[in-house]
Amino acid sequence: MKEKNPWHKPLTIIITVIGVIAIVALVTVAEIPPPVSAQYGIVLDAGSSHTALYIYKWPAEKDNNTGRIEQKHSCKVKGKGISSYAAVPEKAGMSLTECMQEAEMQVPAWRHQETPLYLGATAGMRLLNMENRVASDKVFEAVEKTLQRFPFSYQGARILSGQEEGAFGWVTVNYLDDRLKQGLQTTGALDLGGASTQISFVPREYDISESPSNAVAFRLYGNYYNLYTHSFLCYGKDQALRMALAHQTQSGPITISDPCFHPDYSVTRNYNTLYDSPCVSERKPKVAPLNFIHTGEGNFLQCQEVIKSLFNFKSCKYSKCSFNGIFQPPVQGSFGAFSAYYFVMNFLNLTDVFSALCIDNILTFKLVEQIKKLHSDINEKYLAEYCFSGTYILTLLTEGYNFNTETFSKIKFIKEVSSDAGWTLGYMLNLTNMIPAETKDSPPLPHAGYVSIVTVIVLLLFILCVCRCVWVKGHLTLSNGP
Ligand SMILES: O=P(O)(O)OP(=O)(O)OP(=O)(O)OC[C@H]1O[C@@H](n2cnc3c(O)ncnc32)[C@H](O)[C@@H]1O
Ligand SMILES: [Ca+2]
Repeated sequence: MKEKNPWHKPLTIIITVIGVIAIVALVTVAEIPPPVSAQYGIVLDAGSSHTALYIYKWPAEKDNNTGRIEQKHSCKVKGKGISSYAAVPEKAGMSLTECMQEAEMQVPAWRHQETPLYLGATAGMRLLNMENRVASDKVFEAVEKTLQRFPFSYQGARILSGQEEGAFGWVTVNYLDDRLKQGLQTTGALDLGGASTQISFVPREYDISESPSNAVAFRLYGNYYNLYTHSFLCYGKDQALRMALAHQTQSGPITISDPCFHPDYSVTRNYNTLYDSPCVSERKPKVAPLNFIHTGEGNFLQCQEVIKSLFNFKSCKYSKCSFNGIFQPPVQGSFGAFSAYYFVMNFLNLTDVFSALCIDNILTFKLVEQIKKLHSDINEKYLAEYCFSGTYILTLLTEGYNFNTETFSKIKFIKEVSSDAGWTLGYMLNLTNMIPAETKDSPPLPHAGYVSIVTVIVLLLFILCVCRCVWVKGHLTLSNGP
């Protein structure tokens, strides 16, 4: 008699049910995006006037080529830039603590150890390093000590060269605009800091051999870029003001009447403090009182004359120069102008239109007291200096870099393009090799493709199980046969 296998029916049912559940589950999962865990990077921008911390975030699973980086958080360090602590270096380190603690909270704890942390210092530390190497080293020691106390992957603190600062600012602006990956025409970058200013763009025709020190070659996403970049040390907004004041105090007067300041402006300034910078120290008057009174006059054209005297337009050994004998090809294409370019032009409402008449009207140098009442929320020092800064920016752009009415209209004054404009993002992209030189030919297997392959495998296994059951049944029938 044929013996019935008691396990046969339930087993088939169980395998069928599991198979169906597996297929349904996999098809459902295909609709839900996979869980994406994030990766983080931290960059501290130790500028001449202040330090800022930026936290960047990008999807960890995605390929470098496709993962988009966003600015997750920024923190403005209280107080001045690290170079201002030359006499008390330990305070430079301490000043960073609060923002670093904020970073600890912002980055998930389980990601701390693999989060790279960089500090880049710019023109303030460049000047301190020139003036007093020992003091500059001590500031870095103090800063390192603080940064190493935090659980991140500390990658070092260093001074960026002017060329790096300009080039990374250009990378940031073009990365944020998505111009690099798409191989679009690039945008130039104009950065006006407190102690230096940078201009970077891809010229129409560029003979690099004319001035190799101004050339930076990039290969990004399969495209070649020959970038022109230059950083003018001492031509940031604060050092330019120092130079303008030095120009007007050569004879060591007790009072100066400054055309770049409002008619009712009056501040006592100290000669030693004014000349305490390598940008002006050589010009310190031999005989001068301790202080001088800085008063205003409010005259746009005369102010422009004072500012023009800060540039040397005479000597140029190249085919074309901007100023101070520095090679510069003609400006070309659109530009993004950020940092103080934005702060000042935004305040003066000059971000959209440009005409000499307009500038003259806006910078009619009202009484500073009236302006303070109108803008009680804005730092008084900034308010008093906007007229100087506005005139300086327009002179630098038109006389210095040779922007004309047509090319000037292609300058966009920007604070941010999804993330803040500045060199920090470009710096991190470079150090983490986030922008590949080549575009990837074959994209990674998409999630849906992965699910389909697994589904096919599960189906095959299921069919195999069924076949095996049929075979077992046949075998049993045969062995129990007559
Ligand atoms: O690049 P370096 O030269 O090292 O300097 P920095 O990085 O410290 O310079 P910033 O771009 O932060 O600022 C540029 C200048 O703009 C000033 N500034 C900042 N906020 C401002 C505002 O709202 N209005 C006017 N000026 C401002 C600041 O004091 C500097 O003099
Ligand atoms: Ca800066």
